Amino acid sequence: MISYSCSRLTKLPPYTISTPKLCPKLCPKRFCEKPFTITNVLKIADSLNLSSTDLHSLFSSSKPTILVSEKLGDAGLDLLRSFADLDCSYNLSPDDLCSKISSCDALIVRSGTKVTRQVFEAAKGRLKVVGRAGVGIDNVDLQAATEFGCLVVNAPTANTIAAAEHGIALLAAMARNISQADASMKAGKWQRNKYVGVSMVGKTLAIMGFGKVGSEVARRAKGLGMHVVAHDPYAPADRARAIGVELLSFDEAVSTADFISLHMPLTPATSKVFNDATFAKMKTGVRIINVARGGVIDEDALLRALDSGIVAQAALDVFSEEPPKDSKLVHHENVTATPHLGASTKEAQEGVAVEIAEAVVGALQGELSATAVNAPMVPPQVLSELAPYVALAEKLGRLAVQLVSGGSGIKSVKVVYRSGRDPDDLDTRLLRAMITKGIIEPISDSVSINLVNANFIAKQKGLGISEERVPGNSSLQPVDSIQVRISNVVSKFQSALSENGEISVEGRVKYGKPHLSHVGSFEVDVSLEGNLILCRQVDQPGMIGRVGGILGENNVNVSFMSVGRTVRRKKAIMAIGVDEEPDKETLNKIGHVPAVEEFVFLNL
Ligand SMILES: NC(=O)c1ccc[n+]([C@@H]2O[C@H](COP(=O)([O-])OP(=O)(O)OC[C@H]3O[C@@H](n4cnc5c(N)ncnc54)[C@H](O)[C@@H]3O)[C@@H](O)[C@H]2O)c1
Ligand SMILES: O=C(O)[C@H](O)COP(=O)(O)O
Repeated sequence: MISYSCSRLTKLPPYTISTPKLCPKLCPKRFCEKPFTITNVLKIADSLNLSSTDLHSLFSSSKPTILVSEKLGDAGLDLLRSFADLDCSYNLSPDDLCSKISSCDALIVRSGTKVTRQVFEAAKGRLKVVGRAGVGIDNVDLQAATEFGCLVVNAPTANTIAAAEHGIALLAAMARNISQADASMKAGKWQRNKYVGVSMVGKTLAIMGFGKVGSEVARRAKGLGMHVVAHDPYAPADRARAIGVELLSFDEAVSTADFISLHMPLTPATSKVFNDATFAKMKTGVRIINVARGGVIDEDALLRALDSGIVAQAALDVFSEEPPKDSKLVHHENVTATPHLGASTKEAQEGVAVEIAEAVVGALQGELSATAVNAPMVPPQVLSELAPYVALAEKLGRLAVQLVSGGSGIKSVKVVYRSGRDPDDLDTRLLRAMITKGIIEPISDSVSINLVNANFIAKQKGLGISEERVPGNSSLQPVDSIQVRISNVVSKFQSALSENGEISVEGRVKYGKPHLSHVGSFEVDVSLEGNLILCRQVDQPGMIGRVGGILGENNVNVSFMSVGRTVRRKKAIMAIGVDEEPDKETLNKIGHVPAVEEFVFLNL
């Protein structure tokens, strides 16, 4: 089985072809004599302008494989099935998951599957996307995903209301002892005095984590007549004000509340943030609701606080270990417990399934995701405008690195964007990632580099990339030009060095295509397609003809040619775009033309 990917057809799903099929559309005369290989299928597809859909239908037996490891709504499964081979295997052991994963392009999980580093290692580079059908991504090792270049996407909106409603349901059930009273009646008892509750109206509710769910709980609690305060270091004050919620410090919030509802994510900073010290700050008789993550509470400390009466009651949907084993908390008479049901409504599960299916399919088709957790999120309209600049960025990186003489080691790269746009209107993360990809890929044998892992791999390789913006002329296009400079290296093509000794290449987008505009201090104008020969010579008549002639005699088709010079009749640079890679002998012949001082062949 051979996996292939294609940089130009970015929408190409990661097919795996066992036997390449021959197709009349893919067999024009000039390729007939060549064996039909994985490499030339892409060249042929490119040259025939075949779309990813054409290729998809040619290799339709090689659909991507998506493993769904937990129950997902039918609408989402149907959507996935129309695009991929689906493997719905629930309740896999960690070992089973690891042994299946190397034949999967995507994995979709809920909160019950631990996607550990071992899973990414076992995937052997095939796993492209992990989709979390829900919000919390604390069960996915994001660092490992990023290192392995695997995109993680989630479905952050479809279960918000369900979780908020569950929080309110627990709050009310706890305040009125609903589950205890129900159990007592089912045991044949009638205990009216035992289950006297507390009222909610007029009580202070502290929302800890004022995000999507927290805000919706706040709205509903206000409807119940509660006084709502919140703590969230990152929440905008105007959103809180609009709902009539006062933002407080952590200590103020926990010390003034009668009810505390938790809605923050589980992160290293929030792990066990409700501990003995925190409970000691609370009002005696406080009531706690947790629909966020079990790990934000030190569960032993909560048990102590319940036993001592600091905490009168707790309503818990989530636990540090799920399902909890032998939990004293679950059995405590003042605890109302549900088995992680916050997102479990029919409506939410259908919504989440569709949201994650669309995100995963989009990611497998090479689209940038609006719900990416470990990569820049790029809205579609921004992406379509940036597309040619993304291609330019990658080609300039690829070009610059090939000008470095082997062994000199690259430590420092500077990228200069000339742009007439307001700094806030130009997000360069995507361009920077693509330059990084262009620089590292030709010199790296590690995992393929993408938007997810570009920064990580650059850091790992000790490559520092700095960016600078200089004012441009027009705000109509995002970038007038991009310059890539590599310092403290030896170049195999001296003319690529700028006055201060850096390798410097600059390009721009012209007619929607990436073009090279400067090499060192020489101005050129050549489309960045196929391969490139850079040649420095004494500026004199007949050079284009001579070099072009050598290439023609050796059946190398010239696609573009441009000459740039600094001083007339002194030195000039010829940039020659060629469709095919000239053989060694042809290149030697160019080197032996008397006026040619140096030349280099570059693969784009
Ligand atoms: N029980 C369930 O089934 C269920 C369902 C949905 C969501 N959740 C969980 O609820 C939580 C919130 O989900 P959401 O969709 O509202 O996410 P969100 O990202 O919209 O909101 C989280 C909020 O927490 C805030 N926050 C981060 N660190 C904080 C800290 N140290 N102190 C206080 N606030 C902090 C963030 O600023 C953000 O506003 C997540 O943990 C999620 O996994 C559980
Ligand atoms: O973070 C979430 O979205 C919720 O905890 C839901 O988790 P679930 O998908 O396992 O129900």
